[in-house]
Amino acid sequence: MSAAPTDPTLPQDAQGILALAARSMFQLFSSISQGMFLIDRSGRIVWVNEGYRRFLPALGFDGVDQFVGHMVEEVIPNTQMRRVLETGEPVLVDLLTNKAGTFVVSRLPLREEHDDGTGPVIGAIGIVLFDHPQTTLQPLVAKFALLQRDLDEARRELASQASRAARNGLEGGLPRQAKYSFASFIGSSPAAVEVKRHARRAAQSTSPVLLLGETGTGKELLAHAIHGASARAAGPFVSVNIAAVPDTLLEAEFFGFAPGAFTGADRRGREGKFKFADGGTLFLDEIGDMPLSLQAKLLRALQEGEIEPLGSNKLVAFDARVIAATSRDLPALVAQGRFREDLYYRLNVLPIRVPPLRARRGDIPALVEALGDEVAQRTGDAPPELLPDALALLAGQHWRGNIRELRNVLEQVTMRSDSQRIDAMQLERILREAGLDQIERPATLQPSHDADAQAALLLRPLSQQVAELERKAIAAALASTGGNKLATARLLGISRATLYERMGNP
Ligand SMILES: Nc1ncnc2c1ncn2[C@@H]1O[C@H](COP(=O)(O)OP(=O)(O)OP(=O)(O)O)[C@@H](O)[C@H]1O
Repeated sequence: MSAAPTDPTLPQDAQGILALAARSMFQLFSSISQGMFLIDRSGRIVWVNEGYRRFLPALGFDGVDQFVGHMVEEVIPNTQMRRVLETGEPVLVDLLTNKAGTFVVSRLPLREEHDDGTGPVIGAIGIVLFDHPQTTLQPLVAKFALLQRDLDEARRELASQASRAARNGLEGGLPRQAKYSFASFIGSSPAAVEVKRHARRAAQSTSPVLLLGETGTGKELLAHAIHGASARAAGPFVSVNIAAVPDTLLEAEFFGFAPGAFTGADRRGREGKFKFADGGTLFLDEIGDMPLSLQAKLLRALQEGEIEPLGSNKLVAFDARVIAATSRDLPALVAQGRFREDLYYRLNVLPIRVPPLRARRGDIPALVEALGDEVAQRTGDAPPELLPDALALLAGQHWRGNIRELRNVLEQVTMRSDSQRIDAMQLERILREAGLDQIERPATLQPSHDADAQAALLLRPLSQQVAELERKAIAAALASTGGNKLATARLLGISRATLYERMGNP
C-alpha cells in the first residue's frame, strides 16, 4: 500500500511542523483573546497586540510608548508575570483585578528553543482571556467573591486574635473573650444611638437577648459588646453558628457526648458549647435555622439550666447567659410551624432590632473612615478619601449586605483606584466593575434638569413641605425600629402621644 502524498506546502520535518504549530497557536490566541503582550527575561514589556491596546487608557496611559519598554509591574498593577519568569511555571487561568477592571488571564513562560522544552526562560506571554468576567463568568465570579469575603473575614479574625494573644502574653490556648466593645459599633445616628442604648441595658440584665436584623448589620458585634460589658465579661464568650453546623452534628455540638456515645465518637467523650460557655455567654447565631427536632431540647436546657450530653443519661448543670440572633422573621416561622412558639418566647425576653445601614445613612461617613483605615492597615495601602459627592452616592445605595457590603466596596476602591481622592464618577465606575447590579443615583447627583425639578419642589407652601418631611421621617423611623412606636417616638425626639397624633394626621 503506498502512503498518501504529502502536502508540499507543509514542512516535512518534526521541528518545522512544531514551529508552524507554535506560530499558528500564537496567532490564534492573539486573535481570539481580548489582548496579549510579551515581556522579556528582565520583565520589560516588549510587545502588545492591537487587542491589548484598548486597555491602555483604563490603565492610565495615552499611548503605547508609555507602556512598552517599561517593567511589567510598573504599568500593570497586581500583575503576577514576574512569578512566571522566576518559576518558569505557567498559570493557565487566574483572575486579575486592578484599576482597569477584573480579567480572566493566562500567563505562559517563553523558553529558549530546546529539544525537550526545558530551555531557560527568556520571557513570558500574558493573555487576557476575558474582560468583564462579571457578565461572562458571573456564577464563577460570584462564588469567588463569596470565598474571598470569607477568607478576608477569617484573616481579620485571626489577626485580631493574634494581637489579643500578644497583648495578653499568650502563645496558643486563646481565651474566649469578647472581640468587640460598644466603642467598636461605629455610628452616632439616632438609630445607632438607640440600638446601643438598648444593648447597654441588656448587658446589665441576665435575661436572654434576641438580636434581630438583616445580615451584616452588626448583630454578632453587639453580642460581643453585650458580653464584654456584662458581669460575665471575665467568663468565656462562646458562639455557635447554627446555619454552619450540619443538623446531625448540632446536638453533640451543643450538649457534648459521653464516651463511646456513637460510632466514630471520641472514646473520651467531649463537652458541648453549653458547658464551654459556663460562667460566660453562649451566642446562638442564626437561631432561625435551628432544626425543629432540636428545639425542644434547647428549650428544656434553657428552662432547667441543665443539659444531657448525648448517650449519657445524666443531667449536667450549666450556667451560661444566652444571646441569640437571626436575620429571619421568627414570628413568621412560628406561624408556619417551623419554630416553636414556646422557644420563641423564651428567647425573646430582651429583643433588640439592629437597623439596616439604609436606615442610618448618616453613619456612612464615619463608617467609611473607620473601615477605610482598617482596609488600609491590612493591605498596606493608604486609606481612600471619598469626596462629598462620592459619599452622597454611597449614602444613596440600598446596601443589601449592610456594613459587610460597605467594607467590601471600600476594599474594591483601594484595590481598583490609583488616586486616593475618589469622586462620585470614579466611585460609580468602581461600583459597576465590582458587580453592584443596581446603582442608585441620589437626587443631588442627577443631571441638571432634575436639579430644576428639585428647585421647583422647594417653591411650594412651607406647611406642605414640612408635612411631607415629617411623613418621610416618621416612615423611616418606623421602618428602622420594625414598627415599635415607643422606639420610633424616642428616635424622633417626640412623645408617643405626639407620634400617634402625627400618624393619624398625615
Ligand atoms: N456599627 C458598626 N461599626 C463598625 N463595624 C461594624 C458595625 N456593624 C458591623 N460591623 C462589621 O461588619 C461586619 C459584619 O458584622 P456582624 O458579623 O456583626 O453582622 P451580623 O449582623 O452578625 O451578620 P450575619 O447575620 O450575616 O452574621 C463585621 O466585620 C463587623 O465588625
